[in-house]
Amino acid sequence: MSRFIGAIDQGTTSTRFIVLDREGAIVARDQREHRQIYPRPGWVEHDAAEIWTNTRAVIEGALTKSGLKPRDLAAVGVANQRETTVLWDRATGAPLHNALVWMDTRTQPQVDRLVAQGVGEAIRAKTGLPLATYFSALKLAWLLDAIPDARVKAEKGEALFGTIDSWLIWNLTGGRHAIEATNASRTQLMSLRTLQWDDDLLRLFDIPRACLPEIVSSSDVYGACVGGIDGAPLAGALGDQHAALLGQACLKPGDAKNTYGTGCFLLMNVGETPHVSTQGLISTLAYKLGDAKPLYALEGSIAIAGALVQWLRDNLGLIDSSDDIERLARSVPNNGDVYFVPAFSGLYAPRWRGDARGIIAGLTRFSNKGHIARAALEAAAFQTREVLAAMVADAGVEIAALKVDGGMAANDLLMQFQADILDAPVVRARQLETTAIGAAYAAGLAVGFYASLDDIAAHWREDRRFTPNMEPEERLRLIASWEKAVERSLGWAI
Ligand SMILES: Nc1ncnc2c1ncn2[C@@H]1O[C@H](COP(=O)(O)OP(=O)(O)O)[C@@H](O)[C@H]1O
Ligand SMILES: O=P(O)(O)OC[C@H](O)CO
Repeated sequence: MSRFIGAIDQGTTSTRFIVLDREGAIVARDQREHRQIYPRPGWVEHDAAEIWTNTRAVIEGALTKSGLKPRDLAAVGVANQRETTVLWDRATGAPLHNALVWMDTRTQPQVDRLVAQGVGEAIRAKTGLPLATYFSALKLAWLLDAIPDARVKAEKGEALFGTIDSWLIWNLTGGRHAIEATNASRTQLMSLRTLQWDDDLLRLFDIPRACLPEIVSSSDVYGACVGGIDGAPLAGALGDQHAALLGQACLKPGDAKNTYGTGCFLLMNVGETPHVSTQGLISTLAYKLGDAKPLYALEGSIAIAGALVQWLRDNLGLIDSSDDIERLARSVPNNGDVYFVPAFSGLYAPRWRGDARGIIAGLTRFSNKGHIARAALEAAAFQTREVLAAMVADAGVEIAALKVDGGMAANDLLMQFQADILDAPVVRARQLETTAIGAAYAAGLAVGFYASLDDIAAHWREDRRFTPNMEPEERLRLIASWEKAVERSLGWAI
């Protein structure tokens, strides 16, 4: 058998291709950012064609750099930004509109209408998801209404819906219309228990069944690849946060990880039965490997984490690169009483307040850019604390230590502050690319490259453990001020 596994990690800001060996070590890697398109306040779009072009480019880049050939890959897996909604033409394969990105808030009026109809609880009971702009169903309905003839074409199966995994599976296999189950669980159209499209939900959201893809398992051979890795089996896909759960070897109930990327997503494995949250968390599929029973997870989703660092870089020009934020934040000894609530897309878990908007609170003549940098980093930690507290209350389990990964987890200052504000150890994985690694595991398991979950669990390695070192009074003071700032952010967008 070939000696390597490939994984595409199609994230909110960039696309990567990595190649792993059997021990889980990365032997090749390439990455490209794509355009973030903001047509109006609150709207966020991606060009799906650009994403496919970048996917091919990073595959070629990684193979060229390492001198590997497609035949060296035993299989390829996909991890992807979830909920982002693509509609394309079956005949031409061309997108009919820019993709609506998960953090886009244009469907808030439709959310409000459904909330007023009182259907929120029924939807949550079936899908595990609250009514929010975050999920795909309302984005798809918006596209079907906004694009001329789209609804008619969708009813005839001539316009096809997919999340980014579907879009890549379609292109990589030369035309298979499929969606992987964890991604389908984020559309708000699938029953979490049956893992099938649900007729009541299709009626409620007014979605024609003919445009929907076939739901497939997270680990299975979907087809042979084209697009630069010709012939390699495409054998696994997972929503990126589910992939990170697998990549962090969170395989048993109670195992949890937090991924700090564009947003921040804390997932805990809850075993073979979905856990209905009473604390504002999402009940979601963890993964469905081949014919094995599906496993479920509780999730706390935070929309803006690393995206705030990018915003300081791109919109304010405060830093040149994301890494620079640590140095800027270290230029001051503390936050100087400045708090940044990054409610750019409202607030997600556990508050679900679509009416919140971003604010910086506590500014005085003393405040400087170091304080703002520090407040931006601390925002991810404060939000994580809220989500973790909700998870502990919901599931009734203590999390002894939080496993972390993602681009922002490289930031030592943030990780130490996270441990301090949680009053719990934070354990950084040696490999921060756990998302791509999880996708590689799913694909590798499907083709027998990895023998079992035990085989992959043995690959996990600790990089560094951050131990809490903050006085309780100081922690409580900081949390109280953060909560005051959050109160100020609510009710801004009406
Ligand atoms: N050293 C750092 N400190 C803080 N944030 C960082 C650092 N390095 C990267 N980031 C942030 O992490 C995010 C990239 O992480 P990544 O896991 O690649 O995200 P995604 O998969 O969402 O594209 C970006 O938003 C970037 O601003
Ligand atoms: O692109 P990421 O890694 O921030 O992940 C985005 C999430 O999948 C959105 O639900």
